[in-house]
Amino acid sequence: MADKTSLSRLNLTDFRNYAEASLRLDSRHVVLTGENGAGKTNLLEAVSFLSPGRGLRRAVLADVTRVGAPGGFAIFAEIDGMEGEVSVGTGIETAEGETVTRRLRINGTPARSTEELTDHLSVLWLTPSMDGLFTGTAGDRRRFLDRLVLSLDPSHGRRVSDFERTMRSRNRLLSEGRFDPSWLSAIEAQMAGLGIAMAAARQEMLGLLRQLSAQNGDTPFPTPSLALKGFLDEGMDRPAADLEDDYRAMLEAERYRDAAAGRTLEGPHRADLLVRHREKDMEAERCSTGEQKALLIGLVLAHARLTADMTGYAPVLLLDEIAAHLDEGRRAALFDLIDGLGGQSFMTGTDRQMFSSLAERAQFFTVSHGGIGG
Ligand SMILES: Nc1ncnc2c1ncn2[C@@H]1O[C@H](COP(=O)(O)OP(=O)(O)OP(=O)(O)O)[C@@H](O)[C@H]1O
Repeated sequence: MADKTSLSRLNLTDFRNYAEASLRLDSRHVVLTGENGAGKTNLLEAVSFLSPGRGLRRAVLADVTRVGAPGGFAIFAEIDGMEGEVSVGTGIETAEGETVTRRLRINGTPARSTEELTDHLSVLWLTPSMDGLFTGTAGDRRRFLDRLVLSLDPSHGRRVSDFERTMRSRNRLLSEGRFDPSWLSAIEAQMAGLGIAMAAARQEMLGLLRQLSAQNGDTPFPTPSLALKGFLDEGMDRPAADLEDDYRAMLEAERYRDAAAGRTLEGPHRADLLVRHREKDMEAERCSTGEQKALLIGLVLAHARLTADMTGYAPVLLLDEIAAHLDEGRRAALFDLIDGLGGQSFMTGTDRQMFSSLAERAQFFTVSHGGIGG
């Protein structure tokens, strides 16, 4: 079984509805219960800031600071991580409304990039806002997939943002009618390198998930079949250099069409993640609400297992209201599955009773309006 990473302390200052809060933890699962609006999801969001990016709400950082607080917000955590015990401090220092970047200190030393967090901890989440993933936009599904890739390949985030920045400069040149061939060629070559690397990393992740689900034993959740569509659908198994040549030629050939459209019409930014319910042989978007939720849980847990297998460390899982619509038997099976992953999971709900089958495997806290009790 994979080793465990866990949080032993979480302190919040001016974070969402918490002025000051402190949580001391052992390495078991953490169950947070309380009424609607108490601050349960906010606590999960705080933990999600122990990974690169903008957290599980993809928040504008200034909005995270408690309304009425004089400065920014701060999160401090003590972690038993992949490289042993480590303390992490992160937050912003400026007041609401200003352009801010997230500060990060690891063991008191400023970190160069939030990517350094992935040396210590992997944090994955599933929240109710992801429930519409299969019926929502291709952009949401791409971001979901990119997040899966990122947890095993921290450079993927940089790759995606560099591609998007380069594409924007091509779009600008084309929309201004500046068809300077050497300038455009240089930009398109860069886009081709980054774009093919992005597509390959996504394909690799899907390949790994497919392999894992082929060996999947007994699980109460349906198996998702996964495929990418919308960019170089054929022949992704060819050498990267050939694919880059193809994409570069495609961009060059489509300059006038893209100029007229005002955007780049071909690329990894147009790909979509297609998910099917394998047992029913049905597209995920045509499955029932409950089936879609079960598919999503199955997918996120499969990814958690993959992360544990590949890194040797079980990720920290943030599962917001995951048990809400499950009957007692399915809930108990889900908790066994989560526990079997070997990591520390944070789970929320309105009713402590829902989590009773976790018993001694979890520590329980009650959250109420910016306060946390035992
Ligand atoms: N920047 C902020 N400053 C102060 N309060 C905030 C801020 N951002 C969000 N809140 C408040 O935090 C409260 C708690 O939100 P949270 O989403 O954590 O609740 P919850 O316990 O998960 O509730 P539910 O069970 O309804 O999902 C909300 O009332 C929200 O208005």
